Amino acid sequence: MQDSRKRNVNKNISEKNSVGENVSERKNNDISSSKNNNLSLRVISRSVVIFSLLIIVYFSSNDDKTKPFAKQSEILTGKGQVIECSSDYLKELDKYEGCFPKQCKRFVSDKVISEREADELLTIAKKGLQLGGSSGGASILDLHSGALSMGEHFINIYKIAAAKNTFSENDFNIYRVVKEKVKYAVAHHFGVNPNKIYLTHPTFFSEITSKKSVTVHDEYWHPHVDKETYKSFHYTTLLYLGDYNKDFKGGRFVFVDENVNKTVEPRKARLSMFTSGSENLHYVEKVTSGVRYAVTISFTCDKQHAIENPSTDKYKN
Ligand SMILES: O=C(O)CCC(=O)C(=O)O
Ligand SMILES: [Fe+2]
Repeated sequence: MQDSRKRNVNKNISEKNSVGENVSERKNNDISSSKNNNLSLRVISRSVVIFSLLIIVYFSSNDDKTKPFAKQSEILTGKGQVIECSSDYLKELDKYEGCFPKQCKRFVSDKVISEREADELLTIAKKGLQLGGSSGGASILDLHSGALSMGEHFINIYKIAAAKNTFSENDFNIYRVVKEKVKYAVAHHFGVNPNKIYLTHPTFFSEITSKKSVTVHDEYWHPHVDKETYKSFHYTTLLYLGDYNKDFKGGRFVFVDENVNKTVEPRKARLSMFTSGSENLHYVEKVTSGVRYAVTISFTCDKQHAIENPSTDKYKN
């Protein structure tokens, strides 16, 4: 009897012990699982930090190669960057008195042309361009020569019956006023005599879409020097008629520089001007959606390459 009670007591003790062991085992398990949880939290949070750092490094290293010079979101009274003139450019300009720039540079201003003037020019551009259209992504309209992209070629807008009297005297007046303002801005900012710079060929409207290119005329994205592409150019100006990232995506203008390229984001009525030598190598990024409108207005120091203002006389011959 006593023996069996002893056995029961022992049994109880050993059960109690095993319960105690279970509790401490569970405690140990809990501690080690919370340790595991802490460890995996730490691993996750460290991975997130490392991943974020990698993203920041990636994007800032991209920024190192291309920096915005003129952002669409800012309204610039005037922003310039002086650069060393290329020797070929200087040598050529030597023979034109009063046309030598004080400094070679690029200069962007949103205050030379009003938004209203830009809108009026846009209406004129669309009126003409809708009568043609390149089969690739880039179309032009030159109001001086009448050249309008049509399929893979050009037609003379002043010579086709369907386009007769498309442009009014008022249209040509607006065009002339804008051109004069741009000419005086160039003269002022480059320190040259306004009577010694002349509008030159080609001066034209451009319309760029994301359509695939068909001919070389559609390939606007190659880096080039205007002085080499268009021999008579000495001062290039670009007037933008629409907004980057609103009217179209892609299509930023890029100055190709030694270390860091500089972008000009088109903005309605934004005027960009620069000396046309190899100090201002540039290209336009591909337009990925929407339609980009601009006017290339060019000036020469060589009177022999001057062009006339267009007028309704163009319809007379
Ligand atoms: O439209 C632009 O922003 C630049 C065009 C250009 O480079 C050119 O017409 O030579
Ligand atoms: Fe160009």
